Amino acid sequence: MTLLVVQDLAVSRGGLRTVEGVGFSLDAGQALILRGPNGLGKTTLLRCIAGLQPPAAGRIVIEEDSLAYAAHADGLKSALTVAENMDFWARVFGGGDVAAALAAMDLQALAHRPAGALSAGQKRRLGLARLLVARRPIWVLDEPTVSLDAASVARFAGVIGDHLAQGGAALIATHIDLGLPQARVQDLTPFRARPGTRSARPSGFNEAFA
Ligand SMILES: Nc1ncnc2c1ncn2[C@@H]1O[C@H](COP(=O)(O)OP(=O)(O)OP(=O)(O)O)[C@@H](O)[C@H]1O
Repeated sequence: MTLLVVQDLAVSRGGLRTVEGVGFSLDAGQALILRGPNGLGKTTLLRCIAGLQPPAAGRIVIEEDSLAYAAHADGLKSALTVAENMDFWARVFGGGDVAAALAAMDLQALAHRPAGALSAGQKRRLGLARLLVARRPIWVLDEPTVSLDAASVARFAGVIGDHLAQGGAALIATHIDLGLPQARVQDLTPFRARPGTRSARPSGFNEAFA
């Protein structure tokens, strides 16, 4: 079953096109890793697919409420504990298994610690654990392993593998080798927009959700 189709997509940031002509599809069970140099437009592309900004051109075909987006920022509520953060997200997204998610990301021992008192890697693990309660088939992940140690990277690769095995899909921008042998890799460098191509949209429009 195809979960996501991207056709001839162009995206803009700050009024300038970053990449254009991008196309791919993701079926259940598949992962696609996007690569490319700093500043190419990977984050911008993921934000667009996640619905945070409109495409400059092209089409994204996706079922409503089928995507969970883990951005650069963890977006945690620092005064709430780890468990409270997870309960909150489980309620917002319709109630996945919080205890199982905490165990999957090795967070049980930290369940009662305020999120604001976690280390950078622990915060990242908590941010990623939310994917497991979101019950959304498509995971869109922007540099998900930043701050993670090697053991946590391997653990998270296992979590993604389980998600794929259960019929999910993952679209991941990363500079490192995640250890997901089943993933396809697409280098976005050939899709860099021609220099100076301006967006047809009013200047600043695409920063509404920055
Ligand atoms: N708020 C902004 N206003 C204007 N331009 C921006 C803004 N944010 C990012 N850009 C520019 O948009 C371009 C694409 O940025 P983007 O974050 O999508 O790149 P990236 O491929 O994800 O890079 P990295 O690998 O460094 O994370 C860059 O040239 C960047 O400088």
